[in-house]
Amino acid sequence: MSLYHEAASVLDTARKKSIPLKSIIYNKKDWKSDPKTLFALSTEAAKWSEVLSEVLERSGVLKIEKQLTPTLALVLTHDLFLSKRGIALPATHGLTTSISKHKARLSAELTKARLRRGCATLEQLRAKINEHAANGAAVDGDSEGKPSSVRHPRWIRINTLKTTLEEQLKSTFADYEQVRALSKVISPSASGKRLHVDEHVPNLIAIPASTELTTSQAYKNGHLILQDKASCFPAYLLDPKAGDGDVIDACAAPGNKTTHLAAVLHDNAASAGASSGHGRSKIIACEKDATRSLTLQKMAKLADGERIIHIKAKQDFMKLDPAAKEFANVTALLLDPSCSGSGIVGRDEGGITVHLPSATATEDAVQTKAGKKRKRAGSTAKPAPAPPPPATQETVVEEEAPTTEDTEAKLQTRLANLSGFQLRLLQRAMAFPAAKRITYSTCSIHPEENEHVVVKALQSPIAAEKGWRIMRRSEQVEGMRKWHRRGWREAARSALNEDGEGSIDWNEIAEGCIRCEKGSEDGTMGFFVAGFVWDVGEMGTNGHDAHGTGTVQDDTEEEWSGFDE
Ligand SMILES: C[S@@+](CC[C@H](N)C(=O)[O-])C[C@H]1O[C@@H](n2cnc3c(N)ncnc32)[C@H](O)[C@@H]1O
Repeated sequence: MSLYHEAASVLDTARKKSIPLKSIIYNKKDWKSDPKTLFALSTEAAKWSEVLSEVLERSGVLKIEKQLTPTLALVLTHDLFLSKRGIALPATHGLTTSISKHKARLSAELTKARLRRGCATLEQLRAKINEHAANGAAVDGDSEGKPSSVRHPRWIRINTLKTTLEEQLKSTFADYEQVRALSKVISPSASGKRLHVDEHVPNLIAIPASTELTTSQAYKNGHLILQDKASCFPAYLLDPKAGDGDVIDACAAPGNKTTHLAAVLHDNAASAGASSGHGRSKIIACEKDATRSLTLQKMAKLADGERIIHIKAKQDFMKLDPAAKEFANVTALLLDPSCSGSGIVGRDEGGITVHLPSATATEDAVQTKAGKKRKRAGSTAKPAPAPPPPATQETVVEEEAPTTEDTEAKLQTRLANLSGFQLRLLQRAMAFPAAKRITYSTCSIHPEENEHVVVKALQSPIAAEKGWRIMRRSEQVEGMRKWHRRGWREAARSALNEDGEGSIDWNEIAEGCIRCEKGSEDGTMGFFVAGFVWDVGEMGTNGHDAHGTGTVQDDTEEEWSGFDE
């Protein structure tokens, strides 16, 4: 099998599974090609895929060369024009001829694509593509209207334990231009001193990623906390109120959500007129890892959260006894456990997204009314789309491709380990006798760690005994109610066991779940969060008794710790 078939297979797997190219290549031992060469070709072809898809579509080559898959055509076209050696196969090889006989037509389209991007030479285009790949953005020809390529902004949470949004707008950001549309800070051309105040999460702003902030005094003294918008959802959704009781942050380090929880508690108390600023409620922050516990301590101190946050360093949450007296007043829990980290920006080789040409599109077909936006199979107008739920996922797998079963099997094992741990953690949280609200979150895009865990937790005996249900969308804080990306319905439905059919409303569960899509125009990382509420009306006979610990297993085995924020 040739280098090109193998590279095409790697790119197909990366698209389908959101697995980094490096893991796909280096986790498999029996490649015929040199892994380094394979990695270089796959990475470069992915970087150029936006431009080369356009070139292939407009040339109509895929309509003529029916034996070429879009991915195979992509890697061959890459080497034809962009590799110093050209295509690394004999000139008479079938794959070489299938693409090189269209060289003139493809070359003309490449020139047009380059000019559309304002580049006088191929080297200029190369530099632009490299720069955009480093920033995790697509290189799109469009320059007007809604950006069809986006850069991840720098999200900044104003730490209300120390300052206010108004104070910061007047001081640190006094010379920034305030813009209403987020697109003005996330378009690739956005730079300099622009600021967008978020419409969903209070006290959150976005500035262009290129704007340096870490040297500012406000950042150094803990007035500003760099925290992705999505990562602010759990504490905001949990919405602890002063005097309601204590809150546990089960997996706390490095402490972004812990200090956010403290700030929400403080703000809620202030608006309720409590004199101490947080009522008498405290946040109990557990962190299992010793080194990360130290970071958590530093973060809490810098953010001025020490009065509210009580740190349990080197503490395994699974080893806490829910029935212990010290937790009798715990009414809310925030769970943000270790996960696969597949939603983290840059986790896929610097934000690389593989765009593919449509096999049927031609220049006529790809023109929109304005003559600008393009359509592609497997690549929508939005850049860097996170993969849709498995049921609707497009798969382009060529017959001769090497098997990717190894990589997929490893991913499935990893997800099974993680989701088992995540479920046990959630079930343990449900056992706290006075608990009334829980949030569960991951920075993963995989339904196995998200909707599946939620549905399985709701179907478990502890949820039925204690009367836990999903926090419905209509019950959520305003910003979360307004948020448009919800859980995947099909993923929620498919996780139901036989008993769940009919008794659990998976539509309601999916609607209650919240998702964020990496690389979208929302400017967030990939993220998932769901809220649970204790519903006295649905409480079983064992009830939410003050000392009951339900039927959750005392399962303290070591789990794979996955990736952290
Ligand atoms: C995703 S990170 C949490 C990020 C944190 N919530 C934030 O926003 O900054 C998960 C953390 O949970 C810790 N952890 C994993 N298993 C744990 C357990 N059983 N008990 C307590 N902490 C745990 C990990 O060491 C890691 O620091």
